[in-house]
Amino acid sequence: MKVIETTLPSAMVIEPQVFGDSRGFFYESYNQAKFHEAGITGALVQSNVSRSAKGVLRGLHYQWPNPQGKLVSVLEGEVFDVAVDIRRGSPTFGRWEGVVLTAENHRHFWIPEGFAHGFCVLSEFATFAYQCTALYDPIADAGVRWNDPDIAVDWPISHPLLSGKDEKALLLKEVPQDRLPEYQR
Ligand SMILES: Cc1cn([C@H]2C[C@H](O)[C@@H](COP(=O)(O)OP(=O)(O)O[C@H]3O[C@H](C)C(=O)[C@H](O)[C@H]3O)O2)c(=O)[nH]c1=O
Repeated sequence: MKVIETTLPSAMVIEPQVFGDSRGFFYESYNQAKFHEAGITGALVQSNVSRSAKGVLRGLHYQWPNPQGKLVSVLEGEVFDVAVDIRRGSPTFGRWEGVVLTAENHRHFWIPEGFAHGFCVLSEFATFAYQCTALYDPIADAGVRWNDPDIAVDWPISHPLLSGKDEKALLLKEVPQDRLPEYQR
């Protein structure tokens, strides 16, 4: 597998080794030893799948406390996937990185604990599959506004279909400090 650094030091793109043959293809979507070697050491304890239509945007979500690291990928379609560093005290606080994930490129994006995460769907439908390093905790579940001007994600869509929760998400500057993840040096 190939690990690609991004402008956010701990957020990485992983390109698995794909074994193609006359039947189709095979790849390891996760291998603890190889991921530990790449510095991704959190144990994956929950797997999620969501399917969304074109124009849907889910995000920007995070959990605090009980932050979740997320290994995300697409099994059908194409999404623009975004990680935002919202760890208070981080040298890259408020900075974002975006990656196009498709069922064809098999790319995975590692969203570190303490980052907000979201994606928008570019294909007719997208099946989004991901694994997390902490269990879902509805009390810790939180979000920041997808189009926060201080973050200024360059989304490739302008009028997304959002959940009611996401429509009402706070701006990063409105989130109380104790509701933001801490930066661990
Ligand atoms: C995340 C989650 C949700 N739920 C329940 C709660 C709601 O009744 C329903 C839909 O939840 P929500 O609208 O928060 O789903 P998404 O908008 O896809 O949220 C996810 O989208 C972005 C992209 C993320 O990174 C997070 O994993 C997660 O926040 O599933 C669960 O039962 N377990 C879970 O782990």
